[in-house]
Amino acid sequence: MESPPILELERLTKVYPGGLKALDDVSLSIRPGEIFALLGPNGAGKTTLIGAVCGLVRPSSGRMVAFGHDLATDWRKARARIGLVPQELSTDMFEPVIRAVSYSRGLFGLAPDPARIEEILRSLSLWDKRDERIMALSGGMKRRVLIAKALAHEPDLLFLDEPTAGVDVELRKGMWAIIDQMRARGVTIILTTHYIEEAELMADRVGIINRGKLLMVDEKEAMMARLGRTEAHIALASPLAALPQALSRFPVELEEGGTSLCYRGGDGTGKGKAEVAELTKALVAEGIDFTGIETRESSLEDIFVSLLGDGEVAA
Ligand SMILES: Nc1ncnc2c1ncn2[C@@H]1O[C@H](COP(=O)(O)OP(=O)(O)OP(=O)(O)O)[C@@H](O)[C@H]1O
Repeated sequence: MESPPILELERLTKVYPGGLKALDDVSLSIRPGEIFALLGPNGAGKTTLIGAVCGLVRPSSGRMVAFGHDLATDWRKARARIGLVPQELSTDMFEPVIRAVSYSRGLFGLAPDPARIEEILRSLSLWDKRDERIMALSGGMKRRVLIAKALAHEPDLLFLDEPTAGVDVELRKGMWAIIDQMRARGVTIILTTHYIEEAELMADRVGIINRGKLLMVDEKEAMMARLGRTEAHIALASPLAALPQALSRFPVELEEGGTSLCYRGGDGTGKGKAEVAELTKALVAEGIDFTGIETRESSLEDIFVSLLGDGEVAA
């Protein structure tokens, strides 16, 4: 049997004063241990959703249940198990790293545990910086401090609000490794991102949000198979003047002056690769020689762009 969800949102709506609907009837169940990526352009409502669960934004309507506790009436027990890594550090700038991180643990009523704090700081390569004031750290190190603070109270559910926005490639990879470590510890993670690559790499499931509406939620692989397509370019040894009859059952076209056979198919079936294999057999049977095949599965990015329409996607 499937374990009960860790977090359940039912028809969550948030209308800001002024009338902007930042969340529009959002329902979502988060499973224990998963990494869920909430993908959406600027202003989609991602931060508002996190804020609602973390008690920073008051929903206009709807219900939120975390760890079996209704957050409207019984938030204290649930919130102690929820961590948040916000986009930016707002306090503690004058504090030394180790004090800020230890303080976060205390905020949640946990007994001091210097060994655990040391472990967290070491795992984030912050141990050598432990006595430095946060304001003196680089942007990337400040982000690590945010993560250390969130980990210090050992949350079971962790929100990461755009963990790698504006950080360099190196640090982004470091963040991904840290997220992997947290997953291995059994922490359930909800991350928001503009970076499709990040969702593609990290997430088990992906939710696509735009203008406050959750447009789609699915297993990442299933989403890619269901909405994806395969494209294959087969380089021919000698150019063809026309498409042979035997290939007419395949979705193929001749391109580049007859030197390249292009397959575009498998839409929504996930069977494109198998069909490309069939196509190569048909080429061999027809005595058509080829020198190379390049295939490409459409990515989450293609899906995202086609769902949202051009011009609305933040890179
Ligand atoms: N306190 C507020 N008062 C009024 N409108 C707000 C408030 N906070 C956010 N909004 C609006 O609600 C919408 C959703 O914002 P939100 O920050 O949740 O989006 P986001 O998906 O997190 O965007 P980003 O990727 O830019 O962080 C935006 O149009 C934003 O301008």
